[in-house]
Amino acid sequence: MSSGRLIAVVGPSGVGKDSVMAGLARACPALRLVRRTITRAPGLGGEEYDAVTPEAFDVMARAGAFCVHWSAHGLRYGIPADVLDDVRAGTDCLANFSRGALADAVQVFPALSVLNITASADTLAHRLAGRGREPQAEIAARLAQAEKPLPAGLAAITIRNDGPLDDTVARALAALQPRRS
Ligand SMILES: Nc1ncnc2c1ncn2[C@@H]1O[C@H](COP(=O)(O)OP(=O)(O)OP(=O)(O)O)[C@@H](O)[C@H]1O
Ligand SMILES: O=P(O)(O)OC[C@H]1O[C@H](OP(=O)(O)O)[C@H](O)[C@@H]1O
Repeated sequence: MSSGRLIAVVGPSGVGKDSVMAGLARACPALRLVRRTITRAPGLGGEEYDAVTPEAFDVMARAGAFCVHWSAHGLRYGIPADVLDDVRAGTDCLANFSRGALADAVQVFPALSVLNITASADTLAHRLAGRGREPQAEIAARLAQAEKPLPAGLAAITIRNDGPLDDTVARALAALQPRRS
């Protein structure tokens, strides 16, 4: 059986990564939508995640519970180790990723596709305020990181998400099929 790929969805906070991922997963039920472990309080919405304390995250990381993990926005994020098993077994997996963790991900996942979602600064500010998950000071800190670059030389599919979500999902689907890395 040929292996699957990890599709790492990246882009600035509020650009619509989780929204685009949900649309892709609806269109392709065979895709595994990765549920991350995050040191965030439970139930804040935006995505389904396993909420853990920083202490529990440390224990899990040391025990090998994650195939990739990173820190951002004062939080820690982990991709469950069994995602690597699934990819090796042929399942395509879709994960909300950090631009800062892509260099690590390339080492772990030889078949990595990077889906880079972009939108204007005004759009990001409007969406983060509308979502209301973070207080205003944190929204400002997230907006300040909007231009963080991807690792030099890494191939990525770049899709704008300034317009209707359905259009973005359709363009992302077309770009991801046939398989590209
Ligand atoms: N094309 C779109 N048009 C209108 N609103 C959108 C669109 N895409 C996403 N949104 C809205 O923008 C907000 C942010 O989207 P989402 O949570 O998916 O972003 P994100 O990139 O996953 O953010 P984060 O990295 O902070 O988790 C949400 O309220 C979502 O409903
Ligand atoms: O800025 P970079 O490193 O690309 O992304 C950092 C983190 O920001 C987002 O997290 P959240 O879901 O908004 O908490 C992403 O999912 C990623 O984990």
